[in-house]
Amino acid sequence: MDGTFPIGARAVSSDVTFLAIDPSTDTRIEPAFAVSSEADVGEACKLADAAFDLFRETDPEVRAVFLETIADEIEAIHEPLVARAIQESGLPRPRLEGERGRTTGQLRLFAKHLRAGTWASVVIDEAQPDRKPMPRSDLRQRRIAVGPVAVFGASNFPLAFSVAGGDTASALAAGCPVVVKGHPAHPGTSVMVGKAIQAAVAKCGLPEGVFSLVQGPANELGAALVKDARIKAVGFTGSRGGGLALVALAAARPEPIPVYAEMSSINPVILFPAALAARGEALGKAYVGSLTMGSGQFCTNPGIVVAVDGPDLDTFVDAAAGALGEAAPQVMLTPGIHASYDKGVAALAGHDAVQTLARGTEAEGANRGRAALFSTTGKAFVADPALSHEVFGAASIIVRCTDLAEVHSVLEKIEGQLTITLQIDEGDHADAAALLPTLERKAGRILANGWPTGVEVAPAMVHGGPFPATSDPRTTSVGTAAIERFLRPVCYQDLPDALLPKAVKHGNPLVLPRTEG
Ligand SMILES: NC(=O)C1=CN([C@@H]2O[C@H](COP(=O)(O)OP(=O)(O)OC[C@H]3O[C@@H](n4cnc5c(N)ncnc54)[C@H](OP(=O)(O)O)[C@@H]3O)[C@@H](O)[C@H]2O)C=CC1
Ligand SMILES: O=C(O)CCC(=O)C(=O)O
Repeated sequence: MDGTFPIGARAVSSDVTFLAIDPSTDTRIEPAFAVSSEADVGEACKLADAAFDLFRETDPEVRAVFLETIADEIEAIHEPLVARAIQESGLPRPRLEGERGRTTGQLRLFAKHLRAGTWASVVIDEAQPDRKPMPRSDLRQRRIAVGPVAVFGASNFPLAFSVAGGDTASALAAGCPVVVKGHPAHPGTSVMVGKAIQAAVAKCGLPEGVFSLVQGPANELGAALVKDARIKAVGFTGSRGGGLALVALAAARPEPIPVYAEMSSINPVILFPAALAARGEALGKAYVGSLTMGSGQFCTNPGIVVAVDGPDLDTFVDAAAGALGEAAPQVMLTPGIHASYDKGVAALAGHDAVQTLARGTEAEGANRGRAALFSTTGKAFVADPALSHEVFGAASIIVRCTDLAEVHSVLEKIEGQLTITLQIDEGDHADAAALLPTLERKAGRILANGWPTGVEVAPAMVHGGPFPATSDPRTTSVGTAAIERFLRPVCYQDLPDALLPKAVKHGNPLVLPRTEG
């Protein structure tokens, strides 16, 4: 691997370089990667803009084959890619092998979605020349790509939410050229995937500006990308501060653009009385499994459990505390993320209204995250918003409530969420039904008798939710519906067939599904 990054068809180098850090040893690792300049950002955006009209009008089949070619190119570098991602993220091999599969599976799912054609939302209202009192025009609607898209790679998913992750796959599927700002925690992984996409662009004979990657350790680079007038939408997964900074930059542009930022979520788990009575111990153990997986570095991590206090909750708490007390420390993604985890845990441990129930085993080695389990009361939780802030990592707080009415008050108090999980048995259905309208207002995904981590990439998935889970609650960043973020409707009124795009021509040459008005 060399240290260049792909801009269009070129491999760009620079005298200014940076090194990745292996978080497991806190040591810098070779090779040195070129730091992209603001001029590189400008060049990437210029090429993306030049590619746009041609790329967006490619037949869906051409883009489907392109996405499949990217998947093939990534599979061809599977072993070195996974090895490098392990080094740069500290994540274990099985997790990264799975993530590689999820990444290529996601690309292929979008290819299938393109072939199905529903994404184009073609609606035809045939002319009614004899309508009284006024004739109706011929109206034809389809959706087109919004323009070049900026994608920010996430630190916690070096493959599935990064260079060829869900944001990139959905934007390319829509027909938007993509400029990725790689996460500085995994530059080697980003460059390897970036070059795989570059190779796929060439193999498919597409314009070079369809894809570029810029990267470097300073956030001015990302800011320059969002401010570039040729960028028309942004996809982001990361911190609340980072996401909000990008939203502010995009809103301050002469031409404001949408930012689809997936940010902070504490993913409440509600234990209902009958379920708690029937299987409190098993639930306690399973909860710790979900909480500590991947050192808790998921935005879907169960950061809060809410239940009515009593002996059944004690059984759950004892089982959870016992399991968590045996949880081995795991390497966290970056020294910064580890430091902010420790700070968040220390703040909870030092809070007057919070009791520390258990800590994972002692951490040895660099950047090891020690799991942490806390409890508080419903009253204290409602009184102090600080108790509901996300601590990114394997830390969670159990909120003991006096009754179901207090459970409801706690849920009313929480901010928007990616997920809310219900642990319910049949005897809980009436109580759960009473809560459902609140839960729908608060979350993008409501699940029963499972755990929120591990998002299925599927057409019905919603990985989104009200602020601060995301900056736009109307969409999802996972699943085929993610393509809708990067499309907009255009209506053609009375255009002669010769001028109509293929998607809405009278003969329907692309064989797209149509709604007839
Ligand atoms: N909820 C979630 O899904 C996740 C939450 N996090 C949270 O984020 C914290 C930090 O992790 P990290 O992944 O680095 O997330 P950040 O939000 O800090 O960074 C993500 C990306 O956005 C860029 N960025 C951040 N702020 C700005 C800005 N003001 N202007 C322009 N670009 C910006 C970063 O660039 P640069 O690094 O160059 O600044 C990076 O490429 C974690 O401790 C955790 O709390 C992290 C991952 C996922
Ligand atoms: O749980 C998952 O699979 C996805 C989590 C996620 O989107 C994230 O952590 O950013």
